[in-house]
Amino acid sequence: MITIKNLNKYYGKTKVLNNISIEIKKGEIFAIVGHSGAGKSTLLRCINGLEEYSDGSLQVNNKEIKSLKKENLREFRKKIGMIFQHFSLVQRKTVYENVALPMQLWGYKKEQIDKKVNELLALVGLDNKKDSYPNQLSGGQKQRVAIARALTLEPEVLLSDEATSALDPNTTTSILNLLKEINEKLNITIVLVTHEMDVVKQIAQKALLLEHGNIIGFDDTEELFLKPDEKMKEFLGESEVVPSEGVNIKLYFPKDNAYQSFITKMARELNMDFNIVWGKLEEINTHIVGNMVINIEEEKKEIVTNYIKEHDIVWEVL
Ligand SMILES: Nc1ncnc2c1ncn2[C@@H]1O[C@H](COP(=O)(O)OP(=O)(O)OP(=O)(O)O)[C@@H](O)[C@H]1O
Repeated sequence: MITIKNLNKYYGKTKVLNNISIEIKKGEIFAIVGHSGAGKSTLLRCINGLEEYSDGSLQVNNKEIKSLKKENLREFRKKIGMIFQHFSLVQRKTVYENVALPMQLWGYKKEQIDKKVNELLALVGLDNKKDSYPNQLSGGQKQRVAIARALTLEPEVLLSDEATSALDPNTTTSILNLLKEINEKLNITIVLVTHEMDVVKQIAQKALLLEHGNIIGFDDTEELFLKPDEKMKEFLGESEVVPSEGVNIKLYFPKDNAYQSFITKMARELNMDFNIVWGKLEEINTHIVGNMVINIEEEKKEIVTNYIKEHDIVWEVL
C-alpha cells in the first residue's frame, strides 16, 4: 500500500533521509523507530505529502505523492488521518465539536456528522464526554478525542507521530490497545513514529529502525528483538556481560518455544549442570520471546551444541 524506493531528503545541504526503501502493507501496524533527529517525523511527513522529497519514489496506493497536484493532494490527505504527541485539539471547542471539525470543513451534512461523531466517540469510549472541553480531560482522553477526529473522514491510513510520548505507561498501553482495536475493526493501516521500544514491542508487526537518516534495521518486530544484530544491540543499549572462562552459548526462544522448559530438560537429559548467566523473556506483539546465555565447560561444548541442534533452537556461541 505504501511503497518507498531510494528516497532521499535534504534540508538545505544536509541529507536527513538517505536511500530509504520500504514497503508497508495494507492493514499492517508499522513502526518507524529511532533516536531524536533520526528523521522519523520527516519520513512520516513525506508519506502524507506535507514534506517534499528530493529524489526517489514514494507511492501510496500506486500514486506517486510528489506528482499529485494541489486538488489531488487535498483528496489524498483526506484518506490519511494523523495524531500527534500534544493532541492538537482546539481548546475553545467541545469534544463533540473537535471531532466534528474535519467533516464540517469538507461540507458534510449535519445528520451525517452527528451519526459519525457519535459512532466514533462510542468507539473511543468517550460518549459521556461530548460536552467537555479539552482542559477538562486527562492526557489519555485527549488522545482519544484526537483519534476519533482522525477517523472521521474514514482514512485508509492512520499516521501517529509520538502519540503516546506524553502519556504514562498505563495510559500508553490503553491507547495502544485502542489503536490495535481500530486496526482490526476498521482495517486501517497504522504507521507510527516512536522513540520508545516498548511501544514497538506492544503493537508493531513490522519496524524500521532509523539512525541519522539511514536504515539500520527493517524486519518483523519479533525478528528484530529476538535476534538483534550488532547495530540493533547498540541501539537498544544492551551489552551482555559474560564469563571469560568456559563457553558461552546464547539461545534464542522463538514464540512457540518460549514456554518450554528447554534448559531444565536439557540438563536432565544430558545429566549436566548449566550456569545461566544472562536471560530475558519479553512480550513482543503479543508473543513471548526471549533469549538466554548459558555457560558450560569447554569439553562439554560438543555434546551440548549437538543437543541444541537437534531441538530446532536458534543459538550462537558468544
Ligand atoms: N524544517 C526543517 N528545516 C531544517 N532541518 C530540519 C527541519 N525539520 C527537521 N530538520 C532536521 O532533520 C533531521 C531529522 O529531523 P526529524 O524531526 O525528522 O527527526 P526525528 O527522528 O523525528 O526526531 P524527534 O524525535 O526529535 O522529532 C534533524 O537533524 C532535524 O534537525
